[in-house]
Amino acid sequence: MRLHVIDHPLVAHKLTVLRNQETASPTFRLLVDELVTLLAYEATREVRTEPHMITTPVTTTVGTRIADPRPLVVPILRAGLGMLDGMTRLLPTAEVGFLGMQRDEQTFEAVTYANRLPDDLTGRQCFLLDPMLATGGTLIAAINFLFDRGARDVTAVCLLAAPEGLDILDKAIGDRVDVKVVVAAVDERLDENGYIVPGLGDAGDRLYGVVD
Ligand SMILES: O=P(O)(O)OC[C@H]1O[C@H](OP(=O)(O)OP(=O)(O)O)[C@H](O)[C@@H]1O
Ligand SMILES: O=c1cc[nH]c(=O)[nH]1
Ligand SMILES: [Mg+2]
Repeated sequence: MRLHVIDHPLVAHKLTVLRNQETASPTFRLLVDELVTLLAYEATREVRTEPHMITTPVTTTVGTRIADPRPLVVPILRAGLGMLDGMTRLLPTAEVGFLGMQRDEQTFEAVTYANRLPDDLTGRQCFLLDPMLATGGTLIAAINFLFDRGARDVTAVCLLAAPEGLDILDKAIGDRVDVKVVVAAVDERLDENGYIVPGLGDAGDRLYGVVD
């Protein structure tokens, strides 16, 4: 696994506002959207391209375009949905699939309750979106889901990660899949409830409100 922590003053500033418990859902959603755009710049650095001939008003020249098969962007519902618009704004030709996953708050096991993805992901570059990488269970299950469909190149775009989750992810994935994790910050630790410390709380609740 390759880890990229985005070290940038704008990212640090926006993340601090995001962490603040006083920040309400409308601002929280806006900040998540802005942060994804900044992370996506790094996350897409290795997106596959091909030469593309065009004619400018002056001459013909060989430029660059994103190659086929198109990248696949997969938000992990619910919280990952808050990152989708920012990602597709930068990667408008990407295809979008969906994974619905919820962590059991007692066992920390990730339960998959929905999926809408192409059956065959052979040769596809996949971008998983989820703001929180806590115990790592959700991301490992999501990567295994893509792996079972043939994907071998996965970039996870997250806002916060816990060191414990990154360690477990690294061991669980091994070198079966080329996994790159792009995060805005790696926090201190997990608490006894599996929450990231200092973190930002429950990302889904802060984006969309508390659901029983
Ligand atoms: O690394 P883990 O320990 O697996 O935890 C991280 C997961 O928990 C949160 O989702 P949650 O289960 O709260 O679902 P939600 O997005 O619907 O709120 C978060 O968005 C991740 O998907
Ligand atoms: O801190 C955490 C851990 C898991 N899920 C969240 O939304 N936040
Ligand atoms: Mg949640």
